[in-house]
Amino acid sequence: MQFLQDAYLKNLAGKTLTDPSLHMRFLLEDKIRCQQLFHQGGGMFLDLSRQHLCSDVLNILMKEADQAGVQEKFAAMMAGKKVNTSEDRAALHTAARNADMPVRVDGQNIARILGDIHGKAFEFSSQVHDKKICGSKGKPFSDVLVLGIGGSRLGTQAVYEALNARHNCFLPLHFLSTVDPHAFIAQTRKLNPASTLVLVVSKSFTTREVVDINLSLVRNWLENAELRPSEHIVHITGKGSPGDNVSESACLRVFHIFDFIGGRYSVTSAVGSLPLSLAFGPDVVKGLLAGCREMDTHAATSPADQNLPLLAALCDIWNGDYLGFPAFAMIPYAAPLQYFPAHMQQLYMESLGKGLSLAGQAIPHDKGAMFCFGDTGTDAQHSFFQMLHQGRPLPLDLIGILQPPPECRASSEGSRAHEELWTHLLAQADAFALGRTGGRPEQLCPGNRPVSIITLKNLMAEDVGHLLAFLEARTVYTGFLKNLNPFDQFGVENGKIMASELRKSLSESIFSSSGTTGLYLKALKKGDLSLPNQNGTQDPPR
Ligand SMILES: O=P(O)(O)OC[C@H]1O[C@H](O)[C@H](O)[C@@H](O)[C@@H]1O
Repeated sequence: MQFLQDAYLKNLAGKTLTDPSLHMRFLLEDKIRCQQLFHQGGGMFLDLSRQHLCSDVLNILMKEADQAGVQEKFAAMMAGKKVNTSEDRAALHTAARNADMPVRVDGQNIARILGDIHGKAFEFSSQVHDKKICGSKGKPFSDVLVLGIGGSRLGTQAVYEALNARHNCFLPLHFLSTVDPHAFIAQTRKLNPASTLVLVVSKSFTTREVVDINLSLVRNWLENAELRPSEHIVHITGKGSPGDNVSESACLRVFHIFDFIGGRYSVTSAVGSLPLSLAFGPDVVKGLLAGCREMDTHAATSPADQNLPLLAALCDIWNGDYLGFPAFAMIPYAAPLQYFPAHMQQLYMESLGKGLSLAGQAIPHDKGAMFCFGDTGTDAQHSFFQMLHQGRPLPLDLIGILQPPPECRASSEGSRAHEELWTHLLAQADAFALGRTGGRPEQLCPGNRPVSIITLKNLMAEDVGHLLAFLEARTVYTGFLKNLNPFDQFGVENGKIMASELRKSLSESIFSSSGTTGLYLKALKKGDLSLPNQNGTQDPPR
């Protein structure tokens, strides 16, 4: 760390990190430094000039990346090497968008198989749009209800909302993930079962919320409307899972996904290509895949000093491991990107939140990956930005879209709204960097807070693909730089094991679970929560 900090200081004339002349206020006056930290590639822009970075530090970080062979690892991942070592699997989300580039795993051309599944998804969607496939009472489908959780929901929802801004939607998607019955009621209340197509998205087809509880609720809902569920339900699931090879009475069609694409990386597999082509048609999905492909190629082939996802990953390592920031926030100044922070949260934290390195060494907490959270701008300005301006500092990613929506261009009011949005983005970037001096003491803002500005040219399918693949590649590169496996998620299993034990206790009315858990289990049976008295027995409910 000292080594890197020294390089930072040397580059900036031997000051200490807290030296006032190292304040972003002065760094931003250095035009050459700003140019060196402004990058374009893979269809988008990355401005790191408001980071505590200089070319010396970047050079050292890039040298580390080179020594760790991260670009070779990235190429090996794309070529089908089993980089997910703990599960002995390849990690081939990139092959899902490049059917023409053969990738062989265990003797099979995976890219072709994935491309063929996209083809089947497109054909199915077209048949639904053409009313050749209808509900069991002959009603054309008007809505799609997507059951899925985690990686089987977040990415698709993020991309769906983003694509909805500029593309015509034929069939709206509605997402049901949590097991909370309120969510089921809220989603189905607005739907007509006779014209609802249900997609059950679960790679394992063992996720209780999805395939046990919510699917049962949905089947009942369809049956109560005197419909045949098998003509309304489609499975998107792992080959060989309990949802595969089911009888005709279970569902209309099965689309396959594979264990070499993890849930959080799966938007461009059938997990996303079927619902998104039902919503927008195959051409829009092809545009999304093309955008991802452009960024994948950029991520795999550009030299480190021009490679946007790698530079972003190095900046994350610098902020988290060296400067000690515990978290970063992602703030899209674009309402259609509202679910991207949640998608990134899973992508980043599930991929990088690990306890052991690939060498089997414990990763100290202060060297673990940063937490990730976020919300859209300008809303975030009116909720948690206060703390970031004057309380604990955190790095931020501000995302902007260069082109306004076409409807805006027709009116001066519309253009004004788009310009106002960008004004806020830039004002915040500068306010975090420059701070505020003068005025009363409580008005002081220290500034010097790191900000990256990520700019997409537009919000067409290709642009959304650029962003999606950029975030994936940034996460993978960070994992490789940290020498951990960004493709497994064994931590999640523990909660599932606990839940199955508690489920058993509940069904057998055994209330002796640890701590206060037994109290809650009993309350669930009785419908009331009574606290234990001093003797350890429970008072009757009042
Ligand atoms: O697709 P499924 O098998 O239903 O899994 C859904 C999700 O649940 C798991 O618990 C994992 O944490 C996620 O990575 C996964 O995407």
